[in-house]
Amino acid sequence: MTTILSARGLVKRYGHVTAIDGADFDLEPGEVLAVVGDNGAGKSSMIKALSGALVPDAGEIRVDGELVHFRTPLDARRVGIETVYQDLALSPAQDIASNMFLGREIRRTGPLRLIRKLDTAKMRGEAQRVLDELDIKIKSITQPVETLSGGQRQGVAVARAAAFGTKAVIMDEPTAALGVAESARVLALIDRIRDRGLPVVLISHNMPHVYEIADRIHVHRLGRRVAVVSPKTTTMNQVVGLITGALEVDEHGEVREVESAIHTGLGA
Ligand SMILES: Nc1ncnc2c1ncn2[C@@H]1O[C@H](COP(=O)(O)OP(=O)(O)OP(=O)(O)O)[C@@H](O)[C@H]1O
Repeated sequence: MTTILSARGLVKRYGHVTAIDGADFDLEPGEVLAVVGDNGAGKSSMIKALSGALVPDAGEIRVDGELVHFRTPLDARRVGIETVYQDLALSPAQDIASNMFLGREIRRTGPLRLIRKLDTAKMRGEAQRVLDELDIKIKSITQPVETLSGGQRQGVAVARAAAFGTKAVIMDEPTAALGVAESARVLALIDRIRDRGLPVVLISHNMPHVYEIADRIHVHRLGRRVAVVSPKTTTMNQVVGLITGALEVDEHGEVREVESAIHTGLGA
């Protein structure tokens, strides 16, 4: 099976700060891949490169094995990679259907595209179908987004990504601002997206959430990938050790203490 989305040797510098320092990345078909790492480890920067929101200084990105050069988020969207950012990029005063089709409005058929009217009925029907399919419960598709709860807004943003994503959906901290029940609903939603065959990249600081949902965990540290582990064989404490640098993965794929940490007593 071909890797859906991959990167090799990505680099991005902001003046003296190296946000991405030779990062590799691989998203396999049908998986939920969690990306974890400390604040400032460069997770968001890497995700931005993978979704066209920033252009890396070096390195390569492939979609289905084909080299791509994303200059804008639209380039990534065109090949089926949808990203849900923390700010959700919703338009609060507009209704749910309008938000789901923001920038991709369906117009009625007719000769001159620019003067064709929006096909509101079709967009509402389609939006409702996606919400139903993902089991997102919202009273009315004509509700303005500003009347929704945080979890429901997250649901709309995720549903939009799932509706248009054909290759992958990337989510940056989707549960960060949510309560327990709403987080559980978003995790269930991610599960359903995976069930539909769409792989999901999930940046998260929430280790229990990661362990609940991820098939593999990509650990990011100091601007690059330092390990990819399975939540089935690696404990949460070990992942924390990989994040802080107290632990590393050796050439046999075993998690072990970093030698300098042993010598200095930090690994104890
Ligand atoms: N636009 C920018 N200009 C300057 N420095 C930046 C910019 N974006 C990111 N950085 C720096 O790059 C480094 C990596 O940041 P990034 O946001 O990618 O990390 P992160 O792992 O996503 O962190 P967090 O978990 O806190 O969101 C940080 O030192 C950050 O300050």
